[in-house]
Amino acid sequence: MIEASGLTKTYGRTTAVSDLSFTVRSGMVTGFLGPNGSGKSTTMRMMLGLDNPDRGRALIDGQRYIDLKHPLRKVGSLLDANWVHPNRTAAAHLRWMARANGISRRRVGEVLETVGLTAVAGKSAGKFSLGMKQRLGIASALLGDPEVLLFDEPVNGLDPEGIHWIRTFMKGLAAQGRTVLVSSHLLSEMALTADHLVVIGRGRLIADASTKEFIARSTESSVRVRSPQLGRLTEALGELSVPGLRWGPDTGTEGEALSVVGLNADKIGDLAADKRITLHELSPQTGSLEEAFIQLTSQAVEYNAREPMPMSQPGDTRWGPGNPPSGPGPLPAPGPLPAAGQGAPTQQVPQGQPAQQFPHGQPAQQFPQGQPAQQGGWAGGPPAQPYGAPPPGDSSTDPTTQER
Ligand SMILES: Nc1ncnc2c1ncn2[C@@H]1O[C@H](COP(=O)(O)OP(=O)(O)OP(=O)(O)O)[C@@H](O)[C@H]1O
Repeated sequence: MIEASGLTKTYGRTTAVSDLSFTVRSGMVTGFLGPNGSGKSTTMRMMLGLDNPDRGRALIDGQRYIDLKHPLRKVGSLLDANWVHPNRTAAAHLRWMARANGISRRRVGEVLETVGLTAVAGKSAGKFSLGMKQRLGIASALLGDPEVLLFDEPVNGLDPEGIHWIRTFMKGLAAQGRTVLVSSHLLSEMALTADHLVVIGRGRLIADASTKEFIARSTESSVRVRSPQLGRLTEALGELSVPGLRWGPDTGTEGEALSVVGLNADKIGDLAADKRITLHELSPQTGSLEEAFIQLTSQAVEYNAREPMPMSQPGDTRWGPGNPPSGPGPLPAPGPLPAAGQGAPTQQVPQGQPAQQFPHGQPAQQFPQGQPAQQGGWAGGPPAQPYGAPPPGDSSTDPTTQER
């Protein structure tokens, strides 16, 4: 379990993390989400003792990282897959880490096997693709067979197969009872991977909830209805006096369909049966994590642009009568549905970004190679100093020493 309480970190005039408290539980994957620059990496670095909080603390099973006797056996991390010496082979890199942390050499073969790198164990990591480097970083994180795992953007830049592999892998780790915290910009991916979400914006906590709850709480569910008699259906809907009932064209469907909010599928079906209206589809729709995320973090996105105004306006009579400008009326489209009682959404989205992916303005490598180890952190966990390194002069602790 990881417990962050009141974590605060400023860099000069920038408050990267502000009074942040949350708990990461074992046995599940917790997604760590936030717009660019919201403080995810800073938080993870503080958890790993790579940055000191100005205030507050992060405890791993009740202890600060720097107080852990065998940190790599308790916590494994992947902060940047590129933190591996390019001239070292995968096996040599892992052997070096194992030795520096008092872990048996036998474990190197095991973790290489686990991540599927046995066949390329003797190849220089510098020749690895990004996906292979991510696997090597994960192997490093697993070296000490830790209960707690932290992954910062592990799927960034991976192809669909690599993404699928990491998703399955993380779920597997959580199923073994481990604590898994993973940050990502790929919201659709997080919706599939994470059981629980911690969402931050401008360094502050925005949400700490199960993924299901987060989506349900932040988006509105609707019902998609297809019918050859939509005009009659909207007339029938217009005759109801149900608070919050709204409808409009369903833009996500080919052909004519209606999106209804404020009346569940059963009731719509009953209404249609009552009026002898034929239905071809009646399907409840829930919001996406992306919608929920935008809804909640729009104020916290530093770089954003307004979306074009919604197309559909009150008074839209595309579906015939039953759509008066006031009272029950059409839904705005496209885009997330507004909260009940609100008008058209003026939600903000980051400029020029693909829908499901938030911008990753931060350079891939936040700490240039060559930075002192205790400030940067190598892939998979801290290097020799100050985490129980072998005696000085031992060439196996020197990352620049090539070993094949
Ligand atoms: N070493 C540092 N020196 C100065 N400012 C920093 C440093 N590290 C982070 N920051 C600033 O702190 C804020 C939070 O950065 P951080 O990298 O933690 O955010 P993030 O959520 O991980 O962002 P991204 O998703 O883009 O990686 C940003 O404004 C960033 O510029």
